[in-house]
Amino acid sequence: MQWDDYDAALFDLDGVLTPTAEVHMRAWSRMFTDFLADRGGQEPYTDEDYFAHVDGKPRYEGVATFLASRGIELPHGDPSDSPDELTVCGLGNRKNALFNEVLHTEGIEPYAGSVLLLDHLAECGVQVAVVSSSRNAGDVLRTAGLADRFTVVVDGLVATEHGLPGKPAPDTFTYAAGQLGVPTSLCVVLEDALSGVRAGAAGDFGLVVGVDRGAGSRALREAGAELVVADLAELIVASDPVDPDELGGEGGAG
Ligand SMILES: O=P(O)(O)OC[C@H]1O[C@@H](O)[C@H](O)[C@@H](O)[C@@H]1O
Repeated sequence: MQWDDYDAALFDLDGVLTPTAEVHMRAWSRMFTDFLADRGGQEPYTDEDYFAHVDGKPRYEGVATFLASRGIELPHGDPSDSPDELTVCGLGNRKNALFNEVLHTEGIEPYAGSVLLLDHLAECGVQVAVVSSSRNAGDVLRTAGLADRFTVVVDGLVATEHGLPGKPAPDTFTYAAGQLGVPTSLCVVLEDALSGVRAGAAGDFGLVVGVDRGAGSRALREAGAELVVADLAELIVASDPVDPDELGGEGGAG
């Protein structure tokens, strides 16, 4: 793709820069599998549940959306609830303890192709920001050694602080563009989650790129991705060495 047309890239984190979508996915699966088994009378939790209801959304919205899909009603509770409490927030915090256990015992490396793209954008002078629903984004960026690359990080904590609705609303991406001082039309949104792609498509962004880490190319396109890649290194294209102006106005591919 031609980065000359854009001034900024707005990256989702989990599943786009780092393989932490898998860590989230496993933690959600352990928590919901145990919760449903204790409750009884429910089909087991599956990866399809994750992609359809949880992926990319703020923590407690993911819990609430999944429970609603199963017709289960629980009190919302409060973010300060202990992981033992049978509330939406308690279940979210139960999963968060599992996520942090894996993050801190196993660590995390960024995707190599994503680091190559970040290097390329730095060379091209394209600004970058992270836009993540996660309240753990700062920790993940530090653990992956990426924190120094971003001055603008709009995560779940920033969204709460500024009252920004989470993905699939476009507001967190729009806010990041504003923080960079770049019009949204000159920003590229890069997302692996259907909720995140929908957030990009709902805003006035220059381009929405879907990164297929399991959601599926077709589903990402249906959610609004204009381009789908399997790895961010695919977005590094050597500049055309021929300046169309030098061809006398007749020879450019257009
Ligand atoms: O619970 P956290 O760390 O605030 O994360 C919320 C969500 O953050 C998103 O980035 C992940 O795709 C989701 O899987 C996760 O549930």
